[in-house]
Order: sequence, then structure tokens, then C-alpha cells
Amino acid sequence: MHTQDISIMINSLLENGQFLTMSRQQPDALKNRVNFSLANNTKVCIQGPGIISFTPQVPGDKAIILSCGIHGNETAPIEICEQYVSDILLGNIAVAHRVLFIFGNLPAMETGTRFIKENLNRLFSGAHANVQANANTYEVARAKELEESVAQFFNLGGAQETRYHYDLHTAIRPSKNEKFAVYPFLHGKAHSREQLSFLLACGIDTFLLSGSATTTFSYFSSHQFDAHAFTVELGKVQAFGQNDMTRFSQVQNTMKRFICGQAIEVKSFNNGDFSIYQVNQVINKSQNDFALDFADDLPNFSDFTAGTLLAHETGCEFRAQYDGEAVVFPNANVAIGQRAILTVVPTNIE
Ligand SMILES: O=C(O)CCC(=O)N[C@@H](CCC(=O)O)C(=O)O
Ligand SMILES: [Zn+2]
Repeated sequence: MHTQDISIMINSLLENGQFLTMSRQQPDALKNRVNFSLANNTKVCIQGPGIISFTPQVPGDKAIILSCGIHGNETAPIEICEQYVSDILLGNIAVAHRVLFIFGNLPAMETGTRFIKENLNRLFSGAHANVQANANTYEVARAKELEESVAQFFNLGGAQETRYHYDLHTAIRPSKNEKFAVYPFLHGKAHSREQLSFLLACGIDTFLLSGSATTTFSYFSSHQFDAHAFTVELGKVQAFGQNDMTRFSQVQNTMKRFICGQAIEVKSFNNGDFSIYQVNQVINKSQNDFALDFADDLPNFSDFTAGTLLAHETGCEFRAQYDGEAVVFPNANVAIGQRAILTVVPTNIE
């Protein structure tokens, strides 16, 4: 892009704050890195379409990533992050720490779909490199690009920085526990009680403790960068403009206070304040005829008695192993080899 076009673009962002609109409408214009400063001396770096970081003049001790739209139809988190970015660009709020915003699957936002060719949230930790050589999809390239952005962002900070990554989603089904988070597998490290208490202050009281490595975005940041990282489910998928934003005010306000370095009222940790589950079974689809044995609108966290048939496919039946075992993210419509159901059982944090 010519220097003159870059200054027009920067001026437009400073006037209207519409980074996401620009990213969706003119992704090519944002292909090359652009740096500029706000009137309050916050440094802005556009790393690519849908990828923007902010560095205050005197950065605090945190490096925070807020990502959204890894699935293009999960609109509430996109609207929340869009508002933060716009408010920062317009000088309505000022970050106190280094903050990176990621709007994940831009083309899938246009089509209002979870993804275009494949599930972006199954392509991290290098899984994009394992996809067949001819799978030259947007998602494969995007997973690589997002990994590089995360690496650059986290590696830029010094040892004094604590790293955080909240990957914001909404779920396909209704849920008995509306807001919940997946805590990626920590390979034996202790779960952070402070983080659970912080997320409780955001209105998230239910956690799934993952028991194995995955190819999700939050696991990537957790495992590769030792970040406090979570996949955060904020409610049910709705089309753009159809979200009841009052249901998100607690998470919106608390996250805003977090990135702006303002005090947050956080209760000390008590298992009784939470519903905590351990993942028991990861049920993958391996045949085309994989089918669920419960209703399509059954809410997440519905539980079963031991022995109940949950799903079947040629040559295999999948049953609950414990009384009270509950299902999360059941979806028969996934690619062969991918996760079709998580089952969870109640647990506590040590
Ligand atoms: O509602 C659903 O079935 C899916 C919602 C969603 O996108 N969830 C994430 C969870 C990722 C994780 O396990 O950390 C996903 O499936 O990618
Ligand atoms: Zn999602």
C-alpha cells in the first residue's frame, strides 16, 4: 500500500474505530504490518486483518489476548471485542497492559457459518501442517498466521509479564450452565484458583478440566506459552445483531476493567461457588453414520445414568460410564476423526 493510502486508513480508524469492518471488507489492505500511535501515546500495531495489538506508554505486568470469531457465527464475543477495539481507537478507554485482539475467521463471519472449509479450532499446535498438502484452505493459512501473531505478541514481553489468553466463543446448543469455560490440559501443573475466581467475577461459574492435549487455540497458548488460557463459552450462538447484550454486561465490564488495569472485586476461591467437571470421555466420530441417541436440542450438561446409550456408529456404541455423566458440545455433524461429544463428571479443584 502507498504511504498516502496508509495514512488515509489510519485516519479513518482514528475517526470511526471500525477495525473489524475494515478487516472484513478490505482484508488485503491490512496484509502488511501498520504501526501508529493514539493521542494518549498508546502504540497500535495492526499485524494483519483482524489482528491488532495495543501497547500503553508504560505497559503493566500483563500480556493479554482476547480472541473471538474463531468460529465465524459466534457473534456475541465478536461484538464485545469489536466494541473494545473501537473504544480504544477512539480514546474512550485506555489499556494499562499490552493487549492483542484477534478476530479469527473473517470469511466465515461473512457467511454466518462456523467455518468455511474446516474447523479453525482444530488446527492449532501445528495441526495445520498435518492437513493434506492439497488442503490449501483459508483456515489452514489462518491457523498458521494466528499462531505466529500469538508467538510474536507473547515473545515481545519480558519475564515480568504474566500471559493470559481468553478465547471467547458461544455454543451451538442451549446449556444448563449458560457460561462456562474449558480449562486446557495442564500436563500436571496446578489449576489457577486466581483465574477461576477472576472468571467467576466475569460471571463464568462452570469449568471443564480437560484431561488431554488438544488442537484448540486456548491449548496452544497454554501449552506453548505457559499462558493462563481458556476457551470461554458465553451463551448460545445468535446471528449478528440478535444478541441480548445485557446477558454479557458482567463479562464485558470485568474484562474491560482487567485490560484497563482497574480494580476488580474478586472473591477468594471456594469450590462451592463453582460447578467444576473433569472430562471423562472424548468421543470422536469415526464413521459417516455416527448418530446421537438423544434429542438435537438437548442442552449441554444434561446428565445420564451409567450405561445409557449416548451415540452410535457402525461397529460401536458409546455409553455413559457413570451416573451423573453429562454431555457437552454433542455434534454429529463434525468431520470424520473429530470430537463429536465430550462427557464430563463432577469434580473439585484440589
Ligand atoms: O457448541 C458447540 O458444539 C461448540 C462450541 C465451541 O466452539 N466450542 C469449542 C471448545 C474448544 C475447547 O474444547 O477448548 C470448540 O468446539 O472448538
Ligand atoms: Zn466456538
